Amino acid sequence: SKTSNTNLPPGPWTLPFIGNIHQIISSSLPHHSLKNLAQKYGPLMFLKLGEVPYIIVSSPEIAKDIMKTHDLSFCDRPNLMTFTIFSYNATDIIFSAFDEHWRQLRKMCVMELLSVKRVQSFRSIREEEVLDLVKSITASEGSVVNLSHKVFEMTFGITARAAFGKRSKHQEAFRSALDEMLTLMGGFCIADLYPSIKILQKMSTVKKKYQKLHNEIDMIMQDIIDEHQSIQREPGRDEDIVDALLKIQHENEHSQHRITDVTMKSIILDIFAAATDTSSGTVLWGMSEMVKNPKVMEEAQDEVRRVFDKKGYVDETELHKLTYLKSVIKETLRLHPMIPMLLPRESRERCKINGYEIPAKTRVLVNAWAIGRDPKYWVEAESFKPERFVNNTTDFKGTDFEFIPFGAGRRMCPGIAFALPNVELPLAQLLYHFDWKLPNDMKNEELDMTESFGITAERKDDLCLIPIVRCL
Ligand code: HEM
Repeated sequence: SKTSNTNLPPGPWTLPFIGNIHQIISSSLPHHSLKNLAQKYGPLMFLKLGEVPYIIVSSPEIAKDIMKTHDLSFCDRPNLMTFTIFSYNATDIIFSAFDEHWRQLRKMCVMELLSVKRVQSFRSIREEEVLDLVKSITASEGSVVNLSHKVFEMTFGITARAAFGKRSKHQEAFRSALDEMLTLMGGFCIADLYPSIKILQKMSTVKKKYQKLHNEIDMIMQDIIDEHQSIQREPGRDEDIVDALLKIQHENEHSQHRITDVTMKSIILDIFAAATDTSSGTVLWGMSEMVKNPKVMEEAQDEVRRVFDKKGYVDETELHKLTYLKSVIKETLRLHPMIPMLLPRESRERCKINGYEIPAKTRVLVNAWAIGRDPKYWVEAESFKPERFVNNTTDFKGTDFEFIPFGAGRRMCPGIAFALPNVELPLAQLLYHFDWKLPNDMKNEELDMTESFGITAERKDDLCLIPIVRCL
């Protein structure tokens, strides 16, 4: 059937009951299928997934319309079952509706928890954790190393120490519960596509499973908060994120926007969910692309070694001199934006975009992955060419809509300052200390670059490489 409102954006015919679900999860990943559909129906496309209306945005111009010109009309998040359970009923930042509560939390995040000053205070944590990574790879010199496992462990270690101050006794349990949570959040939940069928939400056994997992995560975080409250911080130890949250809680005890323990836990969980897979995934895609493109690897290694050879080791003081590596990271984020369709938004009111009518409560997906590969904007769009960013001001700060790996507008990622050193420092170290070979005499061009299915587009297969330690 075709819907009766004829002024909706164009889109494929919908089937009864399922709408267009079959077209986006048929043979390839949703962001790939949607890119192909957009080539036929245009950069603003209307679909129905189950009974829910969606618009899919696939060009910089329409992305700008949605996330800049009409940002206020599109800055809500939809109320999705999985997300709601894990976000303490959407009282966090990521999944909260656009309201005063979100505004207060976002301000606290930007000004306090993820500020440049705070990120700098975690420098020694990053340097230690990345050094541990280097040591553990060195110990496996000449044999195959599962870099995916090691890099994830490192990123998780940095986040856990920044959030909790030290390695917690719950670290392993927390890590595996979080892993499971992220996997569950990446799937399609049938109840979210048929919101009118209330019984789907009530009787769902999946819901019970989600709640059980959430309770486990909740208990661990509560224990960590209680421990912070009962033990005084040793003098000289930098404030971690739980300390900072407790301080804000104390200072705002009588304010209308009091921070409860639930709010604290929702923010901590957001930071873990948003920071770990995204940063480690970017490091791994960067390494994969460099292995596939040995000339790029060589140039990046030359630069890191030139800058740090005098010192004999890599630290954060001179990372700003690695201009080519910064271009490598940008190019990685262009081809592999870790959240390929950003996070879903929802229209708060009826709105006109590009002459088409968008009803209130329409869900919005911005295909940042397709936009980053649009040949109209990028020469040799499918090739990995960091040079395109050398002496070029195009950036991911949310103003160049052809390059939006962190989104744009009011809901743009507030964690860029936290993320960048977690990507730059490990890459610099991996390039400085090691040369890299593929196992089983595999040729560089044979490295499989297939992505996994989920909110984040990680490598489907783990990245396994052989490190050769560089003699200094
Ligand atoms: C390479 C690393 C990262 C990438 C690619 C990334 C990307 C994104 C994207 C695409 C969004 C959605 C933007 C939108 O809807 O327009 C987002 C939101 C968010 N990110 Fe990140 N992110 C990264 C790292 C981080 C880190 C390290 C943190 C925190 C420590 C963080 C915290 C958040 C939060 C709290 C939101 C929700 C913002 C809101 O809804 O108001 N992110 N991120």
